[in-house]
Formats: sequence, structure tokens, C-alpha cells
Amino acid sequence: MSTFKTLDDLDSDQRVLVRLDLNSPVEDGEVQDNRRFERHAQTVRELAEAGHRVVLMAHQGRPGDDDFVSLDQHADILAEHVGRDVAFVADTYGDEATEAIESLESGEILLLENTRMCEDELPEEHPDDKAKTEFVQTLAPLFDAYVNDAYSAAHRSHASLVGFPLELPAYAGRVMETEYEANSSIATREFDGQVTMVVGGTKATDVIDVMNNLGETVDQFLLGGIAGELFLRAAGHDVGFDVGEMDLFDDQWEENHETIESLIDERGDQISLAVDLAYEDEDDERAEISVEDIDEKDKGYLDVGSDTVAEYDPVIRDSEAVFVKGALGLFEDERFSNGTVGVLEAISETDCFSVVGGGDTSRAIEMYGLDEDDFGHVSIAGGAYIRALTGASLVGVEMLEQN
Ligand SMILES: Nc1ncnc2c1ncn2[C@@H]1O[C@H](COP(=O)(O)OP(=O)(O)O)[C@@H](O)[C@H]1O
Ligand SMILES: O=C(OP(=O)(O)O)[C@H](O)COP(=O)(O)O
Repeated sequence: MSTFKTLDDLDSDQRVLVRLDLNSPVEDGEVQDNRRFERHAQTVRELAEAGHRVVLMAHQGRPGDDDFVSLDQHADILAEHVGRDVAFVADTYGDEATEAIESLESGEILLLENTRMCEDELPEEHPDDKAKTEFVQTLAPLFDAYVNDAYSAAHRSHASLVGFPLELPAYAGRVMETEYEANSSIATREFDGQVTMVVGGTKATDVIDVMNNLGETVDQFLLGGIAGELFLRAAGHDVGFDVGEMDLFDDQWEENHETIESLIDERGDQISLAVDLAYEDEDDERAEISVEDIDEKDKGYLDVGSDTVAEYDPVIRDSEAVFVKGALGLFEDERFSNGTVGVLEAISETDCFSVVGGGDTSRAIEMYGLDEDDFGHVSIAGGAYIRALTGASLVGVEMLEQN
């Protein structure tokens, strides 16, 4: 059980600084609604209804990426879910932000600009150093309390997550509480039969490290997405390279290839790789090719192929527990959804215990008409949940526990 304080411990009439995780998919500049908004709305509504002054912080994307955008759209989407106005100020801790914070009335809600637009937020440093930043030192005196609801970002030692708990009384929000309890209990759960983990998505670096630590817990890994292609590259195939505008592979390869190679050497029999991949042909249609037939580094692959799904399906159906981290393809485009949806359908049709994690990946459930009740736990956390599975603690949670 956790040892942190929750909203139940908060005094009345507080000026509360709240960290959410509203990091969302962005398509053609448009922020896509997803269950992070719906879940965090519960915490925000509770605080506003109790009459606190509620100031929200969140991040979106990483500097340099296409999805690194302002939070102005997030304010509108969140307001819909909360059922109250959410004001927005395009500033993190400057004069505009402090004026907006100081003029807030009881029960009002204000969202500050993307924390990652403030230089002090990144990179990852010790919490003591983060607490000393101008960002934290300017904002903290304007508040009575800090609430961290961003379980899904709690593995990052960023100022908005670890600096404020050293300066203010700190509490866990409702999402932090429920995700912490669900994911910590999974980590200690024992299963009689086979435990399978489906690994995909774009953040290969997050999952490869964790795979290295889950060898005892997980019997079989089924790979797809960017991580899957990097493993195929390590196995000598001409995939998993940056081609055209794709820039997801080469840097992550540099960072992880030694771990991938040793995972293949030491646990090769626990790791299943795609036997075929899908791509967009000249007529913009989905086409598939067997991995064995790929002999040029000339295309981007956007999904695993149907033979791969046919191989993964019985493994899932034979499993006692299945954990999903990351999509097997670009499922937001229906042509490349077969791998992700195939795996999710197999899970939903069995009685196995399952967890589907990740802000992006969990979105596939409603996009393709699957029923959330057919899964054990749908987490809005990706990297944080798989880290918790290894039994590792999350720095953002540690800071709440120390408070
Ligand atoms: N082959 C691929 N090419 C491009 N994008 C992919 C591919 N495979 C998976 N993806 C993308 O990975 C995203 C999820 O990745 P990630 O951010 O790591 O997971 P999550 O946010 O769910 O934790 C999905 O939005 C999906 O479109
Ligand atoms: O979306 C997130 O993580 P996830 O993709 O692992 O679910 C979190 O907001 C953390 O974002 P980051 O991986 O850019 O630090």
C-alpha cells in the first residue's frame, strides 16, 4: 500500500498546483481526445467542486518533435470532460502566468503552457536540483499544496514532477492513486500459466531496458512496432533503418543495439519477431512482404503482416496473463491496424488477465470498437507501468512518499 497523502488529506480552500499527464496524439496539428483527459477530469472536478483554486501543469511531446505543441487545445478538451471552464495562459512561470494564477477565484481552473517549453523542466536531474530551478522557485510560493496526478510521467525526473514536492506539501491525485494501486499489485501477482508481453510502439528505448529486467516475469515477448524492427535489424534483416522522413530508428539503434543483441543471445527463445511486415504500395494500398524476402533498406514498414498475427494469436490464447506496451503498427491508419487490433481481439476473447498500457495504445480499444471490460486493466501509463512491472519504483511516486 502507498504511503503518500491523497486528496482526502487536503485542507479546505487551498491554492493547488496540479501536475497532470495530458500528453496526447497530435494529428495534423490537432490534439486528439483520449482517456487521459477523461481520467484526469475526475481529479480536477473534485478539486474545483471543493472550492480550491486549481492551477494545472502538463506537457505535450518532446522539443523538436511534431507533437511538441501548445496546450491551448488541451484546455478546451479538458473543459468538456470536467464540465467547467478551464482557462489557459500561454506561459509557464513568467509574469503572464503569475498574474493569471494570482487572479484566480475559488473553484476556478487554469491550465499553464506546456511545461517542456520551459528550459528548467528537462533534462532529467536529481530532485534537489530540480527544486532549485527558477521555474519551481517562482511558482511554489504562489501555492499552498502540490498534487501529482501524472502517474504515467512519474518515471521522469523532471521539475514539474519531482521539484515541487520538495517545496510544498504534496498529495497524490485520484489517477495517481488508482494507477499506482493497479500497477503495483500487478507487479506482485503470480500466474500459474504462461505470461506474455506484447511489445511495440515508438518508444523502443523505454521497453528494451525493461525487457532486460522482465525475463523472470515474462515467458514470451511478441514484438512489433519500432522495437520489433530494431530486433529484426539485429537479427540481420534490412529493416529498422531511418528511410525517407522516418527518424525513429537510427538513434534508438545506437542507444540500444548492445542490449538488443544480448537479449537475442541470452533470451532468443523467449522473443518472437515478425515474420512479415506491411507497407504502403504505389497505389496507397496495404501490401505485405515476408521478412525473409526483404533485401533492400528502401521502405518504412507500418504494421506487422497477417502471418505474424496468425503466429501471435495462439500464443495469446494459451496465456494466463498478457501485458501490452505499444502498438504493433500505425493503427491510427486503418490500413495498418491489423497487427494491433488482431492482438487486442485475441486478448479480449480469452479469459486471461490482461493489461493494456500507454496513452496511444490504449486508444486502439475504443477506435476499433473493443470493450474495455474485456481487459483486466487499461492503463493510461505506458513506460511507467512497464517499469512498475519490474518492481522498480518511480521517482515521482518516491517524492510523494517522502512528503
Ligand atoms: N511501424 C510503425 N510505424 C510508425 N508508428 C508506429 C509503428 N508501430 C507503432 N507505431 C505507433 O506507436 C504509437 C504508440 O507508441 P508509444 O508512444 O511507444 O506507446 P504508448 O504511448 O502507447 O505508450 C502508436 O500511436 C502507433 O501509431
Ligand atoms: O506519454 C507518456 O509516456 P508513454 O508513451 O510511455 O505512455 C508520458 O507522458 C511520458 O512522456 P515522455 O515519454 O515523452 O517522457
